[in-house]
Amino acid sequence: MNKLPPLLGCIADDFTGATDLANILVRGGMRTVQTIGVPPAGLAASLDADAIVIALKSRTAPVEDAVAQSLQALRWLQAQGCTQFFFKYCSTFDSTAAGNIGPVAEALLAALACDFAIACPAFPGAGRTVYQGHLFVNQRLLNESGMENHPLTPMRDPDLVRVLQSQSQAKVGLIAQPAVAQGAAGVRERIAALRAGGVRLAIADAISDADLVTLGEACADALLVTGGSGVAQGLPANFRRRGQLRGSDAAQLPRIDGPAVVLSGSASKATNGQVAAWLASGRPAFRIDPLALARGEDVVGAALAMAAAGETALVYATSSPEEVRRVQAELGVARAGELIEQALGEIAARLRERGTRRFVVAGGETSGAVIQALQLQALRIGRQIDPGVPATQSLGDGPALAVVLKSGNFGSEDFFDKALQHLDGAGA
Ligand SMILES: Nc1ncnc2c1ncn2[C@@H]1O[C@H](COP(=O)(O)OP(=O)(O)O)[C@@H](O)[C@H]1O
Ligand SMILES: O=C(O)[C@@H](O)C(=O)COP(=O)(O)O
Repeated sequence: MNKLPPLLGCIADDFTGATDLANILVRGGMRTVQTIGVPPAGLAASLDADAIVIALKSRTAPVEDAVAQSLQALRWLQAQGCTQFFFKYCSTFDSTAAGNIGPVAEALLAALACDFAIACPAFPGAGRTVYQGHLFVNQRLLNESGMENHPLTPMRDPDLVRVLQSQSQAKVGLIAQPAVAQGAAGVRERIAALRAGGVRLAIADAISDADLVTLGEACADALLVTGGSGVAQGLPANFRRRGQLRGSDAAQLPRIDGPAVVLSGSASKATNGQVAAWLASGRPAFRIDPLALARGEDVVGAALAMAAAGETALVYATSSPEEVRRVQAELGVARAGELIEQALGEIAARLRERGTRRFVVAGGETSGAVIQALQLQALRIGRQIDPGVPATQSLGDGPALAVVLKSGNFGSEDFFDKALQHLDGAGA
């Protein structure tokens, strides 16, 4: 079959968030490729997909950088022929006080000569719902969910209309639940009224997947949609209704054989549980000691000796919050993170040289560091392993790798084993 231009062009503000979005699109039947930054010219021709997700690292970048990166991504996606665009941010609306959600959304609207976009981070499957413009994480308001203590993007106001307005020049409004409950026509009517009143961005309520599907349907003709991965659930059906999807199994990936490794640099609660489960099973594991790294000891060499020994090993820096605080107090937050990320990246690159072909990685920043160390340019997205986490396969130069990128708080307790078994399965 001849290669057709992609339909949906997505810009994600971090790596694991991009994978989460891509997973939703694949589940909706869109063949999806995630690129690591804006792809180099040579790669574009080989990307055959219904949706392309460009993974940026712009969530906490200075506003001007985030806007410039996002506009560059938009121009590239436009050049590929995409007809609709999606700006993906976190389901907990993670943003610095100055931005970047408002400024990037406004810059994309301006570049598309478009005057309106919805903003909906809801992802009920992961416990994130929006009601009367207020974001809940499980049963708690955003500002009482733990997100108020996030080291980089503390979220201290659950009223997203107010949060987005504080970051935006444009007028921000609300598409509240009663309009969403009336279906796509009700939402479109509300959007028309908001536009007539000069509103350019509107937080949309959604407390169920059905609400997200309604919003997706209402946005069938919108040039720009913004939100978490959840709201993308409603988009593939629009392309299917128009007969634009080719119907083959979007999640099909060839199986990749070869040694595997699990690398964990996430210190989130879910990852701590997953590491504990692996250790309890008595499987090989090597703990990265950040203080030993800071002393210049050959931690990487010792980790490689274990990870390349045969049986699949876990290499982890994951620790309890108290231990992380102790290390950060000694080394500083940034230096501790950099030392660990650099070590895990180097371990990944050296293991690949020794034949490792399957990588399971835990942590958003950690995934960024590992993908960059492996110099991967793009990933084709396969089947979901757990909500928000699909199997992927590297595209581009060098031997293909099977890669799983897990956001810190995603995945069941036995996730590492589950991911490895998934990669073992035929057509993972
Ligand atoms: N034991 C530790 N001490 C200090 N920092 C740590 C430790 N373990 C992990 N980190 C750092 O914490 C950060 C975790 O971020 P990330 O990889 O994005 O995970 P998550 O997705 O859970 O937020 C990384 O920069 C990592 O290097
Ligand atoms: O929307 C979400 O929750 C995720 O896709 C996401 O962006 C998570 O970010 P990290 O926790 O930094 O991986």
